[in-house]
Amino acid sequence: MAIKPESINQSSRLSQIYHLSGTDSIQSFILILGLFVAILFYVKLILSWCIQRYIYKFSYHQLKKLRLRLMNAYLSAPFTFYLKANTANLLHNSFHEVNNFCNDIMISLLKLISEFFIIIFIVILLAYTDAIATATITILLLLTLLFYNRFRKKLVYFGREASQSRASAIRVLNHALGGFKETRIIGCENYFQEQMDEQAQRYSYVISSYNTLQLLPRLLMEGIFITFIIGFTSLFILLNDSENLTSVLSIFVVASIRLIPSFSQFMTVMGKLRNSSYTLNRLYLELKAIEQLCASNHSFLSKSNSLSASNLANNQAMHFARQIVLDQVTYRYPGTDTPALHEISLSLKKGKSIAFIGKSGSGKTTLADVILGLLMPESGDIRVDDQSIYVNLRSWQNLVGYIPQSIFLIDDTLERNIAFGVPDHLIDPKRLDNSIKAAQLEELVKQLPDGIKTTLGERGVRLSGGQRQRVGIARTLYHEREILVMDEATSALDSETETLVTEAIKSLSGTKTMIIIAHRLSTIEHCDWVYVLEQGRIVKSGTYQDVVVEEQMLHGSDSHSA
Ligand SMILES: Nc1ncnc2c1ncn2[C@@H]1O[C@H](COP(=O)(O)OP(=O)(O)OP(=O)(O)O)[C@@H](O)[C@H]1O
Repeated sequence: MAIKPESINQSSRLSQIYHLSGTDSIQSFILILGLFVAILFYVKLILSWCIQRYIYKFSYHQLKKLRLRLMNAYLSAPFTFYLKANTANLLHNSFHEVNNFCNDIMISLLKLISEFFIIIFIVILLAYTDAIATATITILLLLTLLFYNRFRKKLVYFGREASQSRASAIRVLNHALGGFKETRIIGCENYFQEQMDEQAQRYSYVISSYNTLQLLPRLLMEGIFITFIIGFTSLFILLNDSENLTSVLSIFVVASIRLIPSFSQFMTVMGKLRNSSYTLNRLYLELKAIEQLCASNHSFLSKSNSLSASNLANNQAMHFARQIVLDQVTYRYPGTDTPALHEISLSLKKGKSIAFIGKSGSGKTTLADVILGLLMPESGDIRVDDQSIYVNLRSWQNLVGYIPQSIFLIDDTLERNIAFGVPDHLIDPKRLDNSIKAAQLEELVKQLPDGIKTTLGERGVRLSGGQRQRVGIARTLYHEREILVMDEATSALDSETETLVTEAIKSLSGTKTMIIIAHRLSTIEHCDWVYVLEQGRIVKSGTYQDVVVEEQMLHGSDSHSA
């Protein structure tokens, strides 16, 4: 039109607009039209930018929400979830799968919708110009779609394989580095390298196959279009119909420039969605499984106490003035036949300390987990001053401090490890000081280069076993819990360290109520009552003198093991 302005008169619509516009010459009409097209083009660019911006904003907001939802679900999941869960999988879900969900599902889905509308718009425009040619093009595109659809199972398979191999690679890395001391000393680096090699190879195969498959729609369409253009051109030349040839060719050219990119993008996105269906299932099933576990825990709490949901939510502080009673507590691990605990009954007065001893596997840790409210008993009850702890588990847990065998230390300062979970500005220096003294950590603080501000390294690698355990004691004291449940470290502590740990525990006698799972008898001499567990039952109980000393005198057993 710019080259041949008079061609405006050949189009009835254009000449109508020209006459309606009231411009004095065809040239100025073309200039105004050009300006209008340029403005339209910029409007389209801005609109497309706004749509893309919205898609990204919306999708990454969903990513944030999903990541938080997953984290909340993991944090509120019942303890039984962790008995089966694998941390590598939890990490994989929280990062890779959530990213995948955002990039390959959310963004893809929104792009799919926008591409769909663009395709419909172009097809309508083309159909307006030449219905038959457009119908032919649409059929060709649909045939490509049908052909590509044959690979849907492969795409799902690639997605599943890629996700599983990524999760396995994290697991391998976790195992190799988590036990790096053992790996180095045993010299089994090759073992882990081979496992990593297997997973990396599996991943590289599926990811390259997937990307290759994703190229197919575009290549296929280009091939089909070129074949058709050449076919049509030859046909029209043979028929000597150059007028129709130009119009059909122009339709095909416009379709190639505008429709093929949109359509191939549409199919690529469909491929991505299929590929990510595993991610969707995985996240959905994970959240569902946690929800079900929470629901069964909740129904246990409601049933055992005939409570309404509002009672369970009430966050009133629980008072502990007299005693804790375990009444016929029975616990069975999910999927097992024999209960790990059989009708355990005992009572513990405020300020007193008791110890559980027994062979490995006798149920000591399980009992501690039930007392901590992490495992829900199959039957029986735990009461504090005649109030069931299941009335308000959170307030019960607010009374209890837990010192596990292996203390979880964060890669941060001693101060932050003791005041675990408390923001810096809320850390009480006096309380911190008192807990350090009571846990016999003063010497350690003096030795550390930056005192309480010294970083302990990941999992506290810069501390000895005994020091770690005392940090655990200090942590519980800082949080001012009235009842201490201590799973004594099984690892052999040197006698000096052992004395310090024992001293720390002893100094708390009378002020704190203590439940100790003992692995060394020397640390429980000060306990008021000792229970002997065997196959989940209490088989004997009494003072240290009754249970341990007399037993040793009778059997002459080693005083250093429980
Ligand atoms: N997650 C679990 N699933 C199924 N059974 C379990 C699970 N954890 C422990 N058990 C079983 O419950 C029983 C009690 O185990 P528990 O860990 O309480 O013993 P323990 O006395 O603390 O042993 P140790 O002194 O070696 O720590 C054992 O028979 C054990 O095999």
